[in-house]
Amino acid sequence: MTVEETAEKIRTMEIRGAGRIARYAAKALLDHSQTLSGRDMASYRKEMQQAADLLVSTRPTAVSLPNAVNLVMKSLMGVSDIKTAKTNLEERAAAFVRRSEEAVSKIGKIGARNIRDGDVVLTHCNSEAALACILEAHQQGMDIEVYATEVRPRNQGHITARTLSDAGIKTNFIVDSAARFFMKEVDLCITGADAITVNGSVINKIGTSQIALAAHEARVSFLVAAETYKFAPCTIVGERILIEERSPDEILSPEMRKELRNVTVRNPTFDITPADYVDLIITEAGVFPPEMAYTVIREQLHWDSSDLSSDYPYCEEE
Ligand SMILES: O=P(O)(O)OC[C@H]1O[C@H](OP(=O)(O)O)[C@H](O)[C@@H]1O
Repeated sequence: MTVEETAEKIRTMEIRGAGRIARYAAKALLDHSQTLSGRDMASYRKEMQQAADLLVSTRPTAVSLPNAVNLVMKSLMGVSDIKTAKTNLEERAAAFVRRSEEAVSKIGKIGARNIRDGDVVLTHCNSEAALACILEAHQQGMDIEVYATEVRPRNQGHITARTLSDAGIKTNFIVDSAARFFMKEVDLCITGADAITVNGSVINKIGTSQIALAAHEARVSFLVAAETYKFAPCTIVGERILIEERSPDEILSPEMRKELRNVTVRNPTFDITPADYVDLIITEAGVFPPEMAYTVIREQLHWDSSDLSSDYPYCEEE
């Protein structure tokens, strides 16, 4: 798959999920590097930068995407020999993909320790990391039951329901607005994350913050399962995470919108759950309270302020 094809699939959400987007972007850079002739360092660097820019422009919120691209592209810093540059970049990209897959499985093992036999778990959207915890608990023989939301407008909940059903897990499929109604039957909520800011706020699929609020009200634990590269270094210096707003066509057909002349359809894809409503963040490096986001960014992402002056931004300004 070319960089352009990967970018288009990420844009249209054929490739989706913050972790998968990051892995596909790293793989696209690796493949792109292999197609380049390797004779001229300046044009290699330029072509790779264009590919990186294209990939990052596809979706603005999941910080895993710029974090992955930045990690791969940083391998070119200070390198003038093209053979070394290509080897470094391709090795880094492959290592990122490998580590990302390992991270999901580690999160599953750590997350399962937070689930007890007999628990009823609510999850929202379709998160590999959140599902890894639930599937691992089930594989360990725990008797668990899941509430999975529909996830309007893109229905990612269908994928979640299928995965859970195929695994043999008793699952209740509910519309998003039924989450509070059923919260009294739930022992804990687990969702994924598209970005986590320095103050521990979690940006995830639209509707997540309402579920967290309902969980807080009902004294139900709210856990977030996320690889460390979902933390957003740029938020240390005050940048904000841009919340993607997708086409109104995802909600109402153009014909219907034509009829509703005075109606504007709003379609934010993500919302922000404040740290106050998050009990724990489960990462591959262990479990952290949201208040430790700064430490995770400094120690796990090895961020330092010089990264801000590099060619590549970690995320965009709002
Ligand atoms: O990385 P993993 O845990 O798979 O998913 C994390 C999050 O990415 C998804 O975004 P979208 O469906 O691409 O908009 C959902 O918001 C999901 O919770």
